[in-house]
Amino acid sequence: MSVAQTENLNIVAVDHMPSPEEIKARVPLTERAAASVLAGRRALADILDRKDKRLFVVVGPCSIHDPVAGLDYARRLKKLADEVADTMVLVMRVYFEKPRTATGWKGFINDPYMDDSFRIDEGMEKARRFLMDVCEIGLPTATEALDPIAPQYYGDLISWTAIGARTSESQTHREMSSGLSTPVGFKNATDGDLDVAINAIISASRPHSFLGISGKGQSAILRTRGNRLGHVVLRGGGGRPNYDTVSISLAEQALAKAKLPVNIVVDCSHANSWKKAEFQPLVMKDVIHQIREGNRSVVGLMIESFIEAGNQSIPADLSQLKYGCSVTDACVGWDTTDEMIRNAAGVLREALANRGVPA
Ligand SMILES: O=C[C@H](O)[C@H](O)COP(=O)(O)O
Ligand SMILES: C=C(OP(=O)(O)O)C(=O)O
Repeated sequence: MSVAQTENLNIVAVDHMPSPEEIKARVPLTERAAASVLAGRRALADILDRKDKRLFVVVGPCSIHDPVAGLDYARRLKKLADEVADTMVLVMRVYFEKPRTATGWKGFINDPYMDDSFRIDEGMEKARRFLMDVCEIGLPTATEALDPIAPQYYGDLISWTAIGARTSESQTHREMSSGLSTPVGFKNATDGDLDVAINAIISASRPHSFLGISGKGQSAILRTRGNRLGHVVLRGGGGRPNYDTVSISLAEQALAKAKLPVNIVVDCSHANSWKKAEFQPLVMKDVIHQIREGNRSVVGLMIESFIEAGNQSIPADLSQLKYGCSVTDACVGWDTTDEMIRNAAGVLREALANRGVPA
């Protein structure tokens, strides 16, 4: 008598996925790309350790869906990054994994052809190739680590990692962060709660042992050292922004109470701009003004930006896609981005002279 099936009742297929080592062998890390990654990580660590007075700005599309437009953007950003390098370190947002509130396209790795074919195997290789191209241009990259296995495939090409508002409270993401080789920004929760991000920094700073995969793609027990470069990212939430001076003071107090470095990144987008991209310049201007007025806790900013302003839904006929325009959250366009960053650099040139280690 056969035993009734009790597992995999909702699994319809198990398809082959190449191992991290196989994908890396197809797109091997180049010397030039490694140099960009390491230079980016070093600059970010120095900013977080207060050895470098500059600000870092994570700027780029809400999501990458078209590598051609993405690289067009990266080339523009690299030119701007060189021009403002005395005041800011620009890190390109290269987001391949989108955490959805309910449903929607989950990003370039999950569905690279945006046609529900879900070729994760091809998406991963293309994503790695894109990251390599950006690093080869000489830009450091930032991404949101959503799937806990995915960093094994591309982590060598990332300089800054975000843990999103929907996953800062997740033990899995805290464990993963404890082993990442980059500084990690933990977002406050979507309801505005900051404690989850503070607890995440504490948790990720400690060693963990947990289930993961090896480079060969085998189940493995990963044992981590702990990541000392966690920090909070204020993105607003619960129906209100949290980049104002009072919210930032409260965040400073909470970090100090937890005996953590008082390092804050402000996300100009999401609930801080009421999800209206056109408000992002106002948020950035406000925060830069706070720095000019003496703020010492803000070490970084985030901007959702692409070539064209706004966003578009994914059309059934992909030839109708508008070039350089986001298919997820609305972004500021290139001209606005350029203006935002140049204006901020102008103010920071004077303001940074007074910066030091926060009290
Ligand atoms: O930045 C991205 C979005 O805000 C996040 O993925 C949630 O998107 P959704 O609410 O459209 O699903
Ligand atoms: C999903 C994102 O942000 P949050 O986690 O703040 O919603 C994002 O930056 O793409």
